[in-house]
Amino acid sequence: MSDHVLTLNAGSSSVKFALFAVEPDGPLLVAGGQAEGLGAEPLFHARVVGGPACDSALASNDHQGAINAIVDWVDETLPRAVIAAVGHRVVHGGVCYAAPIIVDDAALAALETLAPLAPLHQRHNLSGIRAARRAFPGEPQIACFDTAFHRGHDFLNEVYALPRAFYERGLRRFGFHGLSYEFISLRLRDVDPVVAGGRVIVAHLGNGASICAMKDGRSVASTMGFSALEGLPMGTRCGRIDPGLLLYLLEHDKMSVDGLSQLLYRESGLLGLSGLSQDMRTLEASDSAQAREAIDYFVHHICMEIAALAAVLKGLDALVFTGGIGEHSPHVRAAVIESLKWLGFALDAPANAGNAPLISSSASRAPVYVIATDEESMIARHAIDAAGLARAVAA
Ligand SMILES: Nc1ncnc2c1ncn2[C@@H]1O[C@H](COP(=O)(O)OP(=O)(O)O)[C@@H](O)[C@H]1O
Ligand SMILES: CC(=O)OP(=O)(O)O
Ligand SMILES: [Mg+2]
Repeated sequence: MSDHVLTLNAGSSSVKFALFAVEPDGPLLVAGGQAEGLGAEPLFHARVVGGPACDSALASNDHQGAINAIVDWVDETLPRAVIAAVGHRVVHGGVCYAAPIIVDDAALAALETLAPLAPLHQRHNLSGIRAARRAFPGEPQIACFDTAFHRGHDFLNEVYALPRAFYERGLRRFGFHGLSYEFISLRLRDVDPVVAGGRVIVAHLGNGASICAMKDGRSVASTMGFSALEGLPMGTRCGRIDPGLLLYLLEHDKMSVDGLSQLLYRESGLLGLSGLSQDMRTLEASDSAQAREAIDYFVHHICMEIAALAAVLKGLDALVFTGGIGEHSPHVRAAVIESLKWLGFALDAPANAGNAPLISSSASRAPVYVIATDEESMIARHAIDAAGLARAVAA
């Protein structure tokens, strides 16, 4: 049997995984799933491609337990699959890491120092690496960074207007969701090769949400900055906010730093505004006026940021929606396109209602695409390259 690559995408309450066979023309998905509800009621879902779903409760509630369950399931279900490398999504690579790396102790220690910059993600990503090292002690663990795709930004799109020494210290804009944007950039070459070489705005709208401006397939600017808090409002994160308000909460309300972090990362965004849920499906199904206002605020800021990024690109040749909301919410997409009519966009309503790949009408000045992202396959491609498995399979 050919070599396999396991990919792990450890979030705050879930670990998504996928298993790919290393084939001569790239990774081939064999199985995938996730352990979710960690810390609460943990559940495990997995399936082999083309096979029945396997759903079960998880005995253990933490990330180590989730990874053990994933490894056990792969062992039992696909006993002949040889795991030759494990690829990990690591949200923050800081200034040092602009490409995937094979993780060693020194790199793990360096990545640990970035944990405060991504409190919802980084320490879970790193505990995934530690758990996978224990499960596959001889195999390379490859860290693939969300920040890496954005590391070519020019100074104006990377700097904050603080004294220069802060920039030199690494306190600058990074941008996230880079594995998703990299996948979309490559996919767009097949979908629309002409546009792929132009000025494209990609809206990754999931539980975390950001927008990326691309020129010739490369990231030029992102709505996310130093941390994954900036830019759009998200499931539980506030997005763009006046730093003066934060000073006020610290000074006047005597809020603790932990309390402020909890407020900004976990209690704000769609959840905070609606008072109901962080989940777009729940908000769309609700009759509550606050749920509607939360969706309107989300759409309003998507439109503001798209216009700002169009100014950065000095024009716009295509718009792409991706992420759970971008791929599945006709309501959000229609509201965005309706508000951006002045940019020349026109919607094909039936295509949009059916989540079709092209949702703009022939009257649209530029195409609007819906493209399903696949961070897992991007991680697998990087892991195969970094571990030298492509050469092995070609030999
Ligand atoms: N059919 C749908 N309609 C509207 N929103 C959806 C739909 N399916 C998924 N979503 C939304 O997508 C979001 C999750 O996106 P996803 O990209 O999976 O997030 P993450 O990877 O950050 O956990 C949730 O808000 C969810 O409600
Ligand atoms: C960086 C980030 O926000 O990631 P996610 O969307 O997975 O929360
Ligand atoms: Mg995501």
